[in-house]
Amino acid sequence: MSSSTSDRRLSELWSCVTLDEARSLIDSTSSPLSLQNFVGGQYIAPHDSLTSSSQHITSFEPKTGRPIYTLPCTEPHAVEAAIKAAKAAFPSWSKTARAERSAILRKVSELLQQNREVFAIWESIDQGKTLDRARVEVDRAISNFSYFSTFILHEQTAARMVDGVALTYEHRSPAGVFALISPWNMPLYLLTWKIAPCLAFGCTAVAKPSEVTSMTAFLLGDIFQKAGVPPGVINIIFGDGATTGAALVASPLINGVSFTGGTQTGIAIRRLTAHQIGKHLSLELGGKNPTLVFADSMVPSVRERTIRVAAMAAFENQGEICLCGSRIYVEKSVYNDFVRDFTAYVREKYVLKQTVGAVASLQHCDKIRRYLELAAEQKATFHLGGAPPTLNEDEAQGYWIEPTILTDVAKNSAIQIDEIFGPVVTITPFDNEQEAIQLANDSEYGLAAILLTTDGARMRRVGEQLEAGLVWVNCWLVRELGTPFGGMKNSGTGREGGEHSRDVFTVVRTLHLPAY
Ligand SMILES: NC(=O)c1ccc[n+]([C@@H]2O[C@H](COP(=O)([O-])OP(=O)(O)OC[C@H]3O[C@@H](n4cnc5c(N)ncnc54)[C@H](O)[C@@H]3O)[C@@H](O)[C@H]2O)c1
Ligand SMILES: O=C/C=C/C=C(\O)C(=O)O
Repeated sequence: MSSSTSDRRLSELWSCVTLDEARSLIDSTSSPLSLQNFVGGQYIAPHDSLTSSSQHITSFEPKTGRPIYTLPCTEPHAVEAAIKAAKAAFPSWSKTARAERSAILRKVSELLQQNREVFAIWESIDQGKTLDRARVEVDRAISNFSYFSTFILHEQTAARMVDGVALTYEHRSPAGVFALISPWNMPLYLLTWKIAPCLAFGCTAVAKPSEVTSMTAFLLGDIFQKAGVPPGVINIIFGDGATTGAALVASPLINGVSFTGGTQTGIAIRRLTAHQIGKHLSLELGGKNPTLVFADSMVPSVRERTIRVAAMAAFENQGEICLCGSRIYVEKSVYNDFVRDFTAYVREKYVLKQTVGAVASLQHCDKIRRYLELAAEQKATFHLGGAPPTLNEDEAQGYWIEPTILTDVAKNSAIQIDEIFGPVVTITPFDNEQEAIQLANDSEYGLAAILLTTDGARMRRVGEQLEAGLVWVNCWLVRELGTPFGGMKNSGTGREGGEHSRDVFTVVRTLHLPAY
């Protein structure tokens, strides 16, 4: 039953149309906002046995460091109840006509569109990102639903005649109940990248956002209710990884896991599910992506674009995008020019114009600072930023890291090897194309790579040798939702997007009919 408390709280949240209004709401409420699980089509009151959680987690606003809400750390028995709700909804949803599923998901995308600004405001407050960045990500969440709602209408299966002996065809059916788990860097964008295809292909799900950024997932429950998604088709539960996430992925009732997050967590999920061979696993994991800057990309006609793309790939969303290019390699002949122009551009565009938000949590901020301290100890050169970074006087309680540009960092330094996942880049020179490829590939990760060159032959020659699931040439984060998205090496397994998402969320059987 949808409690009146959650109704009242939700209507207050929906009524905020500016950041200031949202902040005033947080300040004005006597009891802190407490998020509630959305199970079986309803928000579950905290005292309900379905979410009887002895533990609660407090979430903080990164820009101010102040608490904003609490969320239940859903315990295994309550996780199981949510999974059972998804399982009960599966037979009917999986048989629902595609046109009907499509119409419901289109309605979800329309409702997101109508509430675009409210989602952007809460995402910005909850995650630390700028409001502009949050708007871009809400737009993508809208596209996730509109894309998959139409994709399923155009699917076709080919039949083949084998030697005149048998007619064969692929028959696909929804794979079952999924665990959908997402990280804190692009909360709504990444959670809906999973929910939209999962529901479109006829599966049901229990989704768990990151405990660091759960707010927009809480609002999403209301959207699903209003769009007429049948109860139990999508359940949203809150909690941490060790208690809630682990119980969710390990449950034998779960037929598949679509996970985005860190590589160590991906390994843990593989271990937890190793004995369940048939469980579908799609793991989108970490990255330490290279940006290769060739001398030809620094000629006057394209220099501005080269600097802009390299900077955007480095500092967009505070560097908290798994696809960010944090290891920049520059051809020696233009190295000094690049460092100078890049630093000037980043100072102007990101520091002075304040287009970088705060990083997501105190814990993450401390992690980044430790890398900056290490850089100072190792005598790296700081072209921008410092160690430890200076705190902005006005926002002394927030989790602020100044965009940081480092050179003279050794190849075997942890700063060049580990995923820092913040606004920190290294710049390193290379001598020739072969060395550039070798440096780019010298990583346990293989998610993305950015290639900056005007030489058409090199685009393919180098691009096709990079060990990365996604290679962007003279651009970055350009996305077409049908293309395969995913990483090589320790950056993950499986691909999502268009028909690749269909492979994640469906099972296939090949039927052989005799050619009488
Ligand atoms: N490849 C991609 O598409 C992609 C996209 C965004 C972020 N990431 C990666 O995510 C990381 C940052 O996000 P994060 O710190 O939230 O990652 P994380 O791995 O700590 O957490 C991600 C999610 O997994 C849950 N979780 C943690 N332990 C779990 C367990 N044992 N079982 C099940 N669930 C568990 C968390 O609660 C959270 O919801 C970075 O490594 C980044 O590169 C990858
Ligand atoms: O931080 C990671 C970004 C992932 C992006 C996507 O999954 C996507 O664009 O579909």
